[in-house]
Amino acid sequence: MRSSEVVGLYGTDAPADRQRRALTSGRVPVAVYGLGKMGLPLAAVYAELTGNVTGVDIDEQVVETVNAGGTHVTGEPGLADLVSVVTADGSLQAVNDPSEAAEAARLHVAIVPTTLTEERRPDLAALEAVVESVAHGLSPGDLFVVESTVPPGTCRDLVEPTLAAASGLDPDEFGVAFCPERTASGRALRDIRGSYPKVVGGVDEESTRAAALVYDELVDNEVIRVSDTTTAECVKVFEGLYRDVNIALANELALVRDDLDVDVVEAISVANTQPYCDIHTPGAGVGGHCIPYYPYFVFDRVSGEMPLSRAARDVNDSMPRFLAETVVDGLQARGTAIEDATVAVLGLAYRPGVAETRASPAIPLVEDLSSRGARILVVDPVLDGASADYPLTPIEELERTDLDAAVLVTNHPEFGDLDWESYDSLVCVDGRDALVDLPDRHDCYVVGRGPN
Ligand SMILES: NC(=O)C1=CN([C@@H]2O[C@H](COP(=O)(O)OP(=O)(O)OC[C@H]3O[C@@H](n4cnc5c(N)ncnc54)[C@H](O)[C@@H]3O)[C@@H](O)[C@H]2O)C=CC1
Ligand SMILES: CC(=O)N[C@@H]1[C@@H](OP(=O)(O)OP(=O)(O)OC[C@H]2O[C@@H](n3ccc(=O)[nH]c3=O)[C@H](O)[C@@H]2O)O[C@H](C(=O)O)[C@@H](O)[C@@H]1O
Repeated sequence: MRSSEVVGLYGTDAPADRQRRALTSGRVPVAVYGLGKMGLPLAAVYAELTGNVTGVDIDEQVVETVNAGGTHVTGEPGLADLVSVVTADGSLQAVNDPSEAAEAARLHVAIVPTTLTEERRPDLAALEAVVESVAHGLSPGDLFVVESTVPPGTCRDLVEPTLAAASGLDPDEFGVAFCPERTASGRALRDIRGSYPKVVGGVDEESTRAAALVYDELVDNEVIRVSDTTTAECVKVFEGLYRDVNIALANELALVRDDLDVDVVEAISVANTQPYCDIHTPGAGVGGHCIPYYPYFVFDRVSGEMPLSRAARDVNDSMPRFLAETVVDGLQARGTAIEDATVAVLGLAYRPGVAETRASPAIPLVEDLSSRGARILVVDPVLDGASADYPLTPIEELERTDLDAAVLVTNHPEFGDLDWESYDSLVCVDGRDALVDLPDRHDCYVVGRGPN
């Protein structure tokens, strides 16, 4: 496309309908940085809308797979077909090198990982690398959108100043907006297309306007404009904090289940029958690189202690230890020492069907049981050897193994086919209230429900 036909949205005085037509006819070239669980679906939806998207990923295998019309992201209904269509018709191409894409694009969308360091400080290295690359290709009129979840103040204090300094442009020559990705693995396309209102906040009015125009076209739901990027950043991390604290309340109630001698899960579900109560589900712990990470994005930006949110993190992080202690107690009750036991840990990924192990509660559980001397078999049907933190035992091998105990951490559907009849007598700890119809000879403890 001749560069003269290419337009930027930020600061243009073209009528809004002409801007929309430019976007949907491909005259606002888009670059999406990060083609992972969220980035690839997002790039595909942008490609479907604009016909002119370059996806950038540092992983050569990802780029090769996408350009061959394939997808490395599994468990996403509709994604494989969509990627195949948009790569075949040229709407989406993938590259490793960000510089060319940054030069050509007028709309830059960053959706690279934002994680934590070992010291649980925000790790924005991937985003910083993208900002540096884009800066060298930034043109007046460009719009830089951050979809990665970031600590409040990141767009204002890091993204905009770095873009200005490295590009030599004045901040009022380009736009920066934060438009959080309110999407969950397993329903990414549906969520990206508009399961929920899209939140948009810019570093200035014009950035908010331009970003709102883009997402008005991209999503089938309301676009909510907020005061600025920091407000939009807070919306996203507040959602995560809310979830983490409410899961912690459910877990705290599960931890006192034996004293109360009630089915806590039953009491929670009935308590939730009136609209002012939304206690979440107790479980094996909180994993993924979202919910357990976002509180630290906020802790890092405030001087206050935030005791409630920190305590919630501690409660959720205590669940793997509770599971381990329940296994030890169950084995002890039948005269088996943990150091003589073989224990299967079912589910290493943090969520069913999602090939992601970051912050998975299975990891501290495996470490805890191993430190007590147990022999551990880790079973996870969605992970391959390369993506797992431990050697994996295939499900079919499990039934031929002389097990003493099994702990369900993540309820992959494949575990529904496990033949519990094939084991003599097990200690079972069900971290997801998912194991049903186990033979009575097994001693089963369900988190929140107690022994059955
Ligand atoms: N996974 C989820 O459920 C959700 C994630 N998010 C946010 O989206 C962001 C991305 O998350 P995921 O897609 O799950 O991550 P992911 O780990 O699945 O994928 C990240 C991709 O970015 C690539 N990458 C890393 N550094 C790069 C760089 N400098 N330039 C280009 N590509 C680079 C990686 O190779 C990988 O393919 C994170 O900030 C996360 O907080 C937001 C909502 C939901
Ligand atoms: C409100 C909501 O559903 N947020 C989603 C969430 O996605 P995520 O993949 O992190 O899954 P999740 O359902 O929050 O689960 C996170 C972890 O918490 C555990 N979990 C979840 C809910 C619950 O009641 N109890 C519980 O123990 C899960 O087992 C998992 O280990 O976090 C994403 C994010 O914020 O990045 C967000 O975009 C997604 O929409």
